[in-house]
Amino acid sequence: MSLPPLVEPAAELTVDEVRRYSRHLIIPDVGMAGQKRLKNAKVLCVGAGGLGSPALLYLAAAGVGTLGIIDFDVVDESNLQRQVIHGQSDVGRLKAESAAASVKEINPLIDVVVHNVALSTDNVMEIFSGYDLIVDGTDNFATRYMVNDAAVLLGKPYVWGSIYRFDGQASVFWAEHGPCYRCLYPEPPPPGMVPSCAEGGVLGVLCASIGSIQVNEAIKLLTGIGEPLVGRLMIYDALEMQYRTVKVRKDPECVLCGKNPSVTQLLDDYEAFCGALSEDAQQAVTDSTITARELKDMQDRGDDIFLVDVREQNEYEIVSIPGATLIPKGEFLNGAALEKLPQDKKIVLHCKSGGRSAEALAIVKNAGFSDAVHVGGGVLSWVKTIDPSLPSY
Ligand SMILES: Nc1ncnc2c1ncn2[C@@H]1O[C@H](COP(=O)(O)OP(=O)(O)OP(=O)(O)O)[C@@H](O)[C@H]1O
Ligand SMILES: [Zn+2]
Repeated sequence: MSLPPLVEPAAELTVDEVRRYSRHLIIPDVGMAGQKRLKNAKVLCVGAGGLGSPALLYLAAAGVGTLGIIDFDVVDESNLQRQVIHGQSDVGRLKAESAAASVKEINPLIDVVVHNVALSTDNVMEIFSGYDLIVDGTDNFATRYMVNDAAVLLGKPYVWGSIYRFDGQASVFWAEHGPCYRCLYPEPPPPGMVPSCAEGGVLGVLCASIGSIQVNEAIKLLTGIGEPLVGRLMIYDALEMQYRTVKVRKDPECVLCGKNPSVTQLLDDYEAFCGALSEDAQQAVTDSTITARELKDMQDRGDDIFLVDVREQNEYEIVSIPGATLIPKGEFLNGAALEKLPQDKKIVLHCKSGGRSAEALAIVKNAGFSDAVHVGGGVLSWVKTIDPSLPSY
């Protein structure tokens, strides 16, 4: 199914533009008309991280006339293994600004719009309304459902990608011509069931494989060439080196884009929709959070504690807190961990930075270990405040 071009062509290309884009211009399918459409196009990339890095670099190089970049985060050293739009000297800098600088260096002929904010229900409709197409490079379900809902409500195509370890997926969701993200994934996964790249890792170059597919689809949609990935899910296995696509049908019962939609505006709270802890549960976790210093004091006093590291074996091997027993979070989710916990000791949980241990803590408390606590900031906080000679990751 080919689709008409998403944007009208710009009136003309300048002499500089003709020189710069000549290798596009001589492809018959792109040509002058296609390049003028790219010039007139406004594309927003959500997230300047793993997928956003290659996506932004190639969208800019291709001559997309207005490129929006939205990210609230700052560049961390552990980002540089894959977020190639940022360099060593950008560590600590706002990602959107760092990305904008790289993009302008690659192509000074385009307009770059920097949004140094978190995309939220307060701003998503207004921000999206200024763009023709959304490329999603984010890493969390709450943002994806929000991006999808806003894109459907505004009738804009949503170019989605997802990566984990050696596996990638991509698709184009566009309710007017095919399924939306909710047709494919009607419900978010239970909290904690799908590990993030921060938990499970990701091969850096996988970002380029999937991010460049997203750009490829964006260019096809903007210029109206080829078969867009609408109604198809592309699945990439980097270890087996296999690409395959499977059909995704529009769900007539979809709550958002189906025949009788029940979702007709943005949800109030996408975090809650994706199963973030309720306020009560969050308070319980906050009340049971200790610092790395408090843990060290407990150990020095010889308190009767059982320290559990809920990360994965390979993370444990990178750096660990002395005295910790490894029981990965998955074992808390499936219940196996509970048999390994002593009844007569105070349970202290930790992970990398406090997210996974908070999830495990809720399970442990529910199972009756009412005085269990977890270490806020996890092993990273231990490294920072107790033993800076240890590595961070
Ligand atoms: N709601 C949002 N608004 C703006 N930017 C977002 C939003 N949600 C996620 N992002 C950004 O999307 C990017 C996702 O990239 P990626 O998963 O590679 O990165 P990361 O969060 O830097 O990595 P890690 O979690 O491994 O430390 C991040 O830069 C993140 O700040
Ligand atoms: Zn749908």
